[in-house]
Amino acid sequence: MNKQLTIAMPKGRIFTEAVELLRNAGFELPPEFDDSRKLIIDVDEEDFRFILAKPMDVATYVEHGVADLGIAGKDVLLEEERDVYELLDLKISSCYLAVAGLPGTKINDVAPKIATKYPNIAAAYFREQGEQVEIIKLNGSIELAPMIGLADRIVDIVSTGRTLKENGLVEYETIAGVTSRLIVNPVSYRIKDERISELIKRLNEVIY
Ligand SMILES: Nc1ncnc2c1ncn2[C@@H]1O[C@H](COP(=O)(O)OP(=O)(O)OP(=O)(O)O)[C@@H](O)[C@H]1O
Ligand SMILES: O=P(O)(O)OC[C@H]1O[C@H](OP(=O)(O)OP(=O)(O)O)[C@H](O)[C@@H]1O
Repeated sequence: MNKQLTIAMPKGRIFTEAVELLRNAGFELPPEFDDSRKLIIDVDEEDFRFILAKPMDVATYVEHGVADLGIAGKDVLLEEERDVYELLDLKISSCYLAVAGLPGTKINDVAPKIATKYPNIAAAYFREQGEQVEIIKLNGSIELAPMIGLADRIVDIVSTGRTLKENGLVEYETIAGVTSRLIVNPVSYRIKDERISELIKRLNEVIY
């Protein structure tokens, strides 16, 4: 039986930290990981195949079983609710989800508008607060929305707080902390359990 492990890696922000973590855990990842446009990288010595995906898509590859494992931000997992198991908090790429807006403004009483890249998280959050809102889905530069009158509030990631500050916005509420997680396809978890347990063990030794 083929016991190669396919791991979906998020391109972008998380990638460098994830590669560093795997190397710290003793996995020999070649220089291609530092500078390449390849989307599939095989590491034969470790019997790993890495696929490089958009962060929002990682859990999709894992749910469909074309990747056994993946590394995904908790924000993506909350938003997408894919049928995958979360195995480990890797404690990398730490940030949080928050509600923000222009300072000193009250949220509109009637169907306030919330701009976000995370429509499901935002809808669930305001539902729990008992507030009826209109969600406006954007794909980036979310902070623009309250500045130009598209929305009353935004739901977005905050890391250093610099983007909010430089655009004159303030944070109103924190929704959830976010770090990257190791996720697994439920079937892979059963049939490749030995290799996956070994990976978890080695990662656990270098997570802090
Ligand atoms: N300051 C931050 N802004 C956004 N995401 C962050 C930040 N810090 C850590 N993260 C984590 O990184 C992930 C996003 O990574 P990245 O910004 O590379 O992708 P993306 O914004 O989804 O991609 P793109 O902008 O190309 O659509 C998030 O899912 C989150 O878990
Ligand atoms: O608190 P900070 O350290 O400033 O980080 C938060 C910002 O970073 C992200 O945007 P990104 O850079 O991914 O650009 P985007 O607007 O295109 O999503 C996020 O959406 C915030 O705008």
